[in-house]
Parts: sequence; structure tokens; C-alpha cells
Amino acid sequence: MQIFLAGSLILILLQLTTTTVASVEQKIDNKTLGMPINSPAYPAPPNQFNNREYFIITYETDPAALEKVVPYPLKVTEPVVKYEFIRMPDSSGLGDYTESGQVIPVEFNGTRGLFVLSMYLDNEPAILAGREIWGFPKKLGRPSLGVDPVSRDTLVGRLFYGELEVARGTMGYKWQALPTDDIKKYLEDTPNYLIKVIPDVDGSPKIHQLVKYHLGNVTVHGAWTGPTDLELFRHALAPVADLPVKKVVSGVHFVSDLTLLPGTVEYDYQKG
Ligand SMILES: CC(=O)CC(=O)O
Repeated sequence: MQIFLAGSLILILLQLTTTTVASVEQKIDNKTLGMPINSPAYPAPPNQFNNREYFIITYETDPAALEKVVPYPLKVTEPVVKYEFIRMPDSSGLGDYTESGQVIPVEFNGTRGLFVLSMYLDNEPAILAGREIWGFPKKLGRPSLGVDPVSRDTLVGRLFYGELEVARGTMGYKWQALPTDDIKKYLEDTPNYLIKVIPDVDGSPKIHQLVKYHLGNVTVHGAWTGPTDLELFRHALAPVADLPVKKVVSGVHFVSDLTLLPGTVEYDYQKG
């Protein structure tokens, strides 16, 4: 009797193990993305963004500081940085979040594009999906974008890292309208570059790639410019002020719908 019971128990355990392994394999075959495998942190792309609101401040910086952060084979084209604050209230699969960071005009293989140097945001799935799929340089931060509730006439973008402020952009709210077609063309035509670096299980580099991505299906609902200013503050772990503001060139504010398209690997640093 005892032997019979023990045998049945082993059979049941074996069956359970086989079922678990089979369903895990099935899920992985079914394009399960990321971890945990029984409840991934984000769904498969593409991601659709509705009413994505940008405040982009173009400023001149120190050319030597720029050379230090733009990796080969990208080339710096001008001593300019685009400081971005982006509100994303309606992002499929990711939700509602805000992002802020620095983007640098570059050239790759004779084509002009933008290198995304840093992004600080307040949404876990967007951090994980961005880093793991495309290689976005995302860290947890506390950005905000909106109209000053007291003066009521100023568009204000702010970035806090922890409790410390590291960036503050201001612009006269909707002072002057801009042609939306130009912004749509710029968003759709400009290639964006990322450096995707993912370590292996022993901590050595496993993936080290230059990734390109585009934005598609762009609709621009409105675009504006106005008097603009930007201040950056030093922080050891959010070093936005390493690219100091020498002169503010322009500010642009626009609201758009768009799709984040899949990336392509343009250069593999491990193959050379
Ligand atoms: C998913 C992403 O990486 C897009 C973004 O947050 O800009």
C-alpha cells in the first residue's frame, strides 16, 4: 500500500513538472517578452503614443564636452544639444508617464540624425521596455511638464533626480504658432540612435550595439515657440550639467500622436 501511494505521488509530481515546463516553453515560443516569464513587465511593441507633448530646448554647449559623450561611429555635427521634456499621458502598453533628457545632433554614414544620450522617467514598464528592447538610456527620475499654476502664462519643464532638481526649462506658453508639417517631417524623417549595452551573466559585455529607430504615423496637433530659457544643475548621478548651457537657441512645444517603430542594429561593437 505504502509503495503504491509513494509511486502515485511521484507520478503526480512528474506530471506537474512536465506541465509547468511545457507551458513555460509554450509561452516563450509565443513571444513572451522579458521577465518575469509568467507576467512580463511590458507587452510586445509597437507602442502607440497619443497626445505626446514635447518641450524641446535647443542650446549651444561646450564642443569638447560633447565630443566626450558621443561614441564612435557617430560624429558630432555642431556644438548643440536638444534638452527634452516629454509628457506621455496615453501610451499603449505603458500607460501615463513623463520623461526628460538630452539628445545630440549627429551624423552617421553621411546622414544626419539624433543620438539619445540620456532619459529620466517615472514609469517602470517604459524604463524596462526602453532599455531591454531598443537600448534607450533610461533611468528613474521625476520629470514634469505643464503650465505654471501661479503665473499661468509659462510652460515649465522640470527634472528632479531623487529630491534634487537637475533641469528647469521655461517658455512663454503658445506665444507663436509654428507650421505643424515641418515638425511632422522632422519627426518621421530623422533617424534616432541609441547605444544598447547589456551585460552577460558574469558581468562582461554581452550586447554592445549602435541601434537606430524611427517614429512613424505622426500627426502633429499643434506647435508653438516663444521666449525660452534653460537651467541645468550639477548632480553626480544625473550629469545633465556636464553639457553646460552656453546659449539658448530656441524652444519648441508641440503635441503629437505617433508610433515608436522597431529598431535596427547599425553597428556591432563586438564584431567591429
Ligand atoms: C518605450 C520607449 O522607450 C519610448 C519612450 O519612453 O520614449
